[in-house]
Amino acid sequence: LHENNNNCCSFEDYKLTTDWLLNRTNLRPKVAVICGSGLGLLADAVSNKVSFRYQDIPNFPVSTVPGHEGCLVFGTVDETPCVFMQGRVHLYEGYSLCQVTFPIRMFKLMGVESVIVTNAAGGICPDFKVGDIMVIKDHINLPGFAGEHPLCGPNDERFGIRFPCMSDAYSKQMRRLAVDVGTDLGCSNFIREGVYCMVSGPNFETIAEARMLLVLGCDAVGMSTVPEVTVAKHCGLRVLGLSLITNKVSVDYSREEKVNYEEVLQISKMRAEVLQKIVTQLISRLQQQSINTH
Ligand SMILES: O=P(O)(O)O[C@H]1O[C@H](CO)[C@@H](O)[C@H]1O
Ligand code: HPA
Repeated sequence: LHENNNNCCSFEDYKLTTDWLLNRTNLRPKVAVICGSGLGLLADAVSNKVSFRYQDIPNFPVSTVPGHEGCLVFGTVDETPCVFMQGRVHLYEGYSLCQVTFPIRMFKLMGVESVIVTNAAGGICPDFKVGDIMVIKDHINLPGFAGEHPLCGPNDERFGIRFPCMSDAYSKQMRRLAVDVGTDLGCSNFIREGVYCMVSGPNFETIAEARMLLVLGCDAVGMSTVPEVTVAKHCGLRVLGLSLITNKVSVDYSREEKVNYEEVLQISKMRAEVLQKIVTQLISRLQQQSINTH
């Protein structure tokens, strides 16, 4: 798992980790949630908690940045069995995209059906404010344009097809549900929809880069999510993406403010509680919808 290429994980690696975990909990999660920077609190809403530290799970990549606790939490949200990742790993930490997306295929093998991916992101869209929550409707895989793509390399048909469709990566039904839940919780004035762009990081954008992203049609920018969503869509998982806008990305040379990670974490912590309410409500309603449709 330590080679830096996109095929460093075999089917057997995913299977071994899945079995290791399933042998240690009776829970069989249907929903997986990935908590972005400073958003680990999302997992605090679960009952009947069973937690594992990433470093104790075989093959599991270990988070190295603050704001990513590195704990895998199994539990129930209003009867729905769930698994929460308190923290993720990123390309800029030196992990391959195979390692970055390792948990997604493991979730698939566990029987997870839906993934809720969250992140902290910079706002590119001039209308966005710090603290807004953006329901991701689409993404731009900028590293993918340069060949840094989690599906490069031999395709394992047990997970999905060689040329997956990505125009519907973010489930329309889940997006609608997220907006409805946000509205019902009184958050409609800061719920947005938009396009997320992944950059590799770790530096924040230059002003020229930010201007380019604006022209390209990006509403928010971050250093994660896209590889996870791509691999999730490839293996047939239903995906919802939520970006918390933690800072405005400057497209103006006269602006003096400078973004820093402390500010990102501060805003995440400030908004984590409301995001937690949205995510838990969403999971409950997903469950109701699936009961009603079966
Ligand atoms: O996307 P998450 O993991 O929330 O983290 C975001 O916050 C960090 C930078 O502020 C980057 O890692 C960026 O991707
Ligand atoms: O402005 C940003 N750029 C990239 N990633 C980020 N994550 C939080 N804010 C940002």
